[in-house]
Amino acid sequence: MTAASPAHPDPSQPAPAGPDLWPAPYASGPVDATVTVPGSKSVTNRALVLAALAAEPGWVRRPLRSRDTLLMAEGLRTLGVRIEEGVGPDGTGEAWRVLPAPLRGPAAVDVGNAGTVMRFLPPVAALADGPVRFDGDPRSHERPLHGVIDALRTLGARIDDEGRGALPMTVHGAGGLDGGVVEIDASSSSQFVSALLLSGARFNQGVEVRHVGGRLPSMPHIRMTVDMLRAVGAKVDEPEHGGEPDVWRVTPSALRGRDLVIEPDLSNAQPFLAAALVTGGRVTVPDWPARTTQPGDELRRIFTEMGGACELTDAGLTFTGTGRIHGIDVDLGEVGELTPGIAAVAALADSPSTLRGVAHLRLHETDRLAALTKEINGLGGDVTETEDGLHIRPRPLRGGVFHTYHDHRMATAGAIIGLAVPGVEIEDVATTAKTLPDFPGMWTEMLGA
Ligand SMILES: O=C(O)C1=C[C@@H](OP(=O)(O)O)[C@@H](O)[C@H](O)C1
Ligand SMILES: C=C(OP(=O)(O)O)C(=O)O
Repeated sequence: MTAASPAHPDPSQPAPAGPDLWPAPYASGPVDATVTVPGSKSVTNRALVLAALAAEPGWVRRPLRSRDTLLMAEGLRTLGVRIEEGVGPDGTGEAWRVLPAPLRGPAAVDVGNAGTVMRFLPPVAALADGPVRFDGDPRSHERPLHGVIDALRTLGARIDDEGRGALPMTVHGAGGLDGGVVEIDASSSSQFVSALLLSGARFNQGVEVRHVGGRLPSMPHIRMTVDMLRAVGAKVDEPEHGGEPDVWRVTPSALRGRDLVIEPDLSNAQPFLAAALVTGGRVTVPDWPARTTQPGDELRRIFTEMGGACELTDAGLTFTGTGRIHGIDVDLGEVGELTPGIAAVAALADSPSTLRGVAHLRLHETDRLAALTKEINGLGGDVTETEDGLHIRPRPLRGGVFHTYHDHRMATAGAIIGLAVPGVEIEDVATTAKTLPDFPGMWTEMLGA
């Protein structure tokens, strides 16, 4: 946390400017770069949980090492799991060796502001043999957790949250969990479903999760959970392969220890692809997977519609901008985490955009709809919040401070705008370390500075 940042990020309040300002580089010409993007946060944190719950040791290769994944690794270590630094089984590439062990309490887990840690670890803690205390950044107290807390209680866990339905809380692990059928409303976060499925094979009766409620966001992330569970040997029934709509079932079983290779984080590739679009340049991201459940893969379609062109070859994904950016009318409910970067590009387009289906972003790292509206308008833009998204009418922007509210994707959104608008300063750019260890360095290198 920096002196410039309020303890409770609230974009509805004026954010004081402070000394921690990063001058976002202005692009004097088209970028032409190859950018190697570190591993996916979502895949790394699922791989860690599944490896920790396995019946035998496993490997997580090319893991992302950022705040969210280091918090996940540390949380699992606190519960007794050994995670060692090492090279992979083939002798190349950095890897984590994960040695599962009986899960133990008492323990204390710091979730930071990581949705994956605050949602995926409480079901693991229910399997520990003692109390596990969960706490994190001030914002973690405001992010929804009721789906996980209520579900775990239904499945047999004892949780002390002093009636908050949120952090901080203590999960009183009893060495195992009955499991069974549970109904949850996961319309505020798909991570509720993923959390219960990831640990479900270790519950005595497995788990059947039934979503009841409004639209479930971020379906690709649930597919990612199902795919990765299957990769470690779990049996999963799900709606997309003949199952009942909104119902997922994981059969109780031992999980295998695998050699899991982490794909690049395609959502973190977003600002770099956006740089090609905004500057009329070209960016190649190596190792772009031919098939993936990551929502960032949708950028190929979305940024193409906004004016670029892309080609997937052995070298990776090459995205080329034309110098012209078009507005877009798009439902981002499945790929909500791409919204800040798309909003930034849309603010520089030649026609208005409507981004829909993302009301749940109000409960992300910060209220992203309010934050984007306030900060883009602070640079002279014309953004209005709708019930479930943003309406963006491009206007000539001017330089100024772009506040980030402890949100990595606000910082990268500001950097995108800074490519085209001289004098943009990003407050607390270090917040990008949540999912990218060195965003400013990568950005500067891309620009050849
Ligand atoms: O399961 C995951 O890894 C994620 C699911 C999504 O969460 P929500 O469904 O809460 O939006 C996404 O926004 C988040 O960045 C990562
Ligand atoms: C919503 C996000 O993160 P989290 O995993 O903390 O929910 C995100 O990375 O955009």
